[in-house]
Amino acid sequence: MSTQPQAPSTPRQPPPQHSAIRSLLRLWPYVRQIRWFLFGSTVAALLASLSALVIPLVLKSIVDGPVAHRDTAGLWQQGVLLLVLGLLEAGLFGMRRLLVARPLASVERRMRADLYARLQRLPVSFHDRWASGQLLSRATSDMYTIRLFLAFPLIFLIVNSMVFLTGIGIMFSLDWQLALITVLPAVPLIVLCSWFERRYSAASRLSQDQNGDLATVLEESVLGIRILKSFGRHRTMAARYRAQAELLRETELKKARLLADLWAVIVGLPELALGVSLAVGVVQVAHGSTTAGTLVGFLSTALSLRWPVESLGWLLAYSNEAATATDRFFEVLDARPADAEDEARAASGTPTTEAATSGTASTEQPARDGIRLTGVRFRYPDAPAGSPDLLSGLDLHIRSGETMALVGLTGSGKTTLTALLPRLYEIDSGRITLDGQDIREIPRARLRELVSMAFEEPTLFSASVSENVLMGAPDAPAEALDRALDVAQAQFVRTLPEGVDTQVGEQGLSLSGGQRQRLALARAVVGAPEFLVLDDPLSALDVHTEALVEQALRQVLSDTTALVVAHRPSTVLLADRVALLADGRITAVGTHHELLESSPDYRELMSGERAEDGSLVR
Ligand SMILES: Nc1ncnc2c1ncn2[C@@H]1O[C@H](COP(=O)(O)OP(=O)(O)OP(=O)(O)O)[C@@H](O)[C@H]1O
Repeated sequence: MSTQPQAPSTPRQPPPQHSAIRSLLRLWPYVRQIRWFLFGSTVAALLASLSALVIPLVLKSIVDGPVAHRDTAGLWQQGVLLLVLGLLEAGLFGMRRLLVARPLASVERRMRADLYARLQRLPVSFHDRWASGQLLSRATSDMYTIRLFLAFPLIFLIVNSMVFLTGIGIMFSLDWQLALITVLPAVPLIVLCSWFERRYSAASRLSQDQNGDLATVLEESVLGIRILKSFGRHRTMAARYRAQAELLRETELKKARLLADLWAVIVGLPELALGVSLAVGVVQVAHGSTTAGTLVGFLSTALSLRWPVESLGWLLAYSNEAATATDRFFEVLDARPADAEDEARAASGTPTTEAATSGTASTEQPARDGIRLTGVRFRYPDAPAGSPDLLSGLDLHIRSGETMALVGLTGSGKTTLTALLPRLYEIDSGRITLDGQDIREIPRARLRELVSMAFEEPTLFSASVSENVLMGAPDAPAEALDRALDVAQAQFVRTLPEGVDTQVGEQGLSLSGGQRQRLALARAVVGAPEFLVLDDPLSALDVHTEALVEQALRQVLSDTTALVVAHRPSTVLLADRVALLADGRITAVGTHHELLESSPDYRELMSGERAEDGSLVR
């Protein structure tokens, strides 16, 4: 383990060049379905706010009317009117919330479902590049931010602007000179808000990305807790977490400072203007150019506009965060899914260019040709520039019904090669056929039914044993499950508290490595696949269990065409023939005994002798 764990490698997106409004407009397809609820909620909030604005006018008429004329009956009437207005305001605000709560929850659910569905469709190369915490934070905190924006800031940006304009109109109608003094600060405020928006969106993007990084560190530490503890690295990891949290803290403080600056001006300037208009108003009343009631009405109106103005900073800040969350959501949704090409091709009815021009059309191949790789080239998209291709023109033919073992030095590309068959990665050039049919012409879902895999790292999901195994063939009958468990020597599941219905913990942590490997093997064979790919399937088994699994596997392998990555002679012996992978090509093919005789590289590999630099002794 390196002394300093690596930072998550998720590509950082440059700050968006477009405005927050453009980002938020992309939510329209989701918002469209609930637009009438949002409209109703906005109208309710607007009516509530406007009824609050009427209160100062009632106050004015109380001061100029019943109070000035000592009219007690009139005072009661106006008092009741004030009470009704207050109740109306409270009732309408309550209704506003009720109207949007359920529809917004369904918007959030749909967005989350779309994000999840897209993550499932995105190619493995996408997941290689993106740290899991980044995806996790998009599916959780970003969704929450967007929902909250739709519930509150969106509605109140509209409502408060309208209330503000109406209030200004009322103030002008009461006393245009005082109104002019009060609205004068609006000019510098508009300039400040646009400056703020730019700064705040950059900070908000950074903070949301840093949140994702933090989630990644947390997730890795939880999943790798055993390794961290056993190597005594929990302090290093804690230090890394603290460093990451510190970065986030600094960004959050920067955001808070920006917001505080904006707030100080947003609150300070109008207060100043209000003070000036109060002084001018008092002088006007003294000179008799306006009534005391008008001044009270004017000041009450101005004061009731404090919330719409003061909330502006908060609403703008939250809208910016929602715009960033929307950008982050669509970064995933805009990524090209692995099967997009298939769909386009299916729609146009044309095969791939390369398959169409390769000269060997699928129908010309013999019907049961097994697995054939021809001139396959592949390199990982993020391989260092100038490094040779991992697979450089590889040819291999596994006959129908044959089991081929694949051997090679560690890092030679064996696992990579197995991942090419079900198209977890796309080859750069060349061709792979299954019984003569180019794998690019087989719909992905069908291809993955045809090719079943057991990976070197046997991942299990938080589900029952049977659900985990039947993932390989959801419609398989109960006998198939029993047979698969027998083949994989996984009879231990029957002794679990609830047999095959026992829930295995997150990633199957409650099971031993060998037990997990046996369940992963059962998953691969349960559907009696036509093509089976096993990546070192027996590596975690004890010698006794390995012998038993081998015995049962022989039976399964006899009915299928299989590629088995092997590190040990015992696994190699399961195969009819062996292929040696070196320098990006298959350099030798034959039976175990033939290769032992004819290939010095193979002999060295099987005996475990290597040169000091790790290469084979030639
Ligand atoms: N997702 C990836 N992105 C970039 N490079 C990768 C990726 N996965 C593997 N590699 C690199 O490709 C090379 C081949 O890896 P691969 O896992 O296929 O080897 P292998 O022969 O199966 O090794 P082993 O016997 O140790 O399992 C290695 O150098 C590895 O670092």
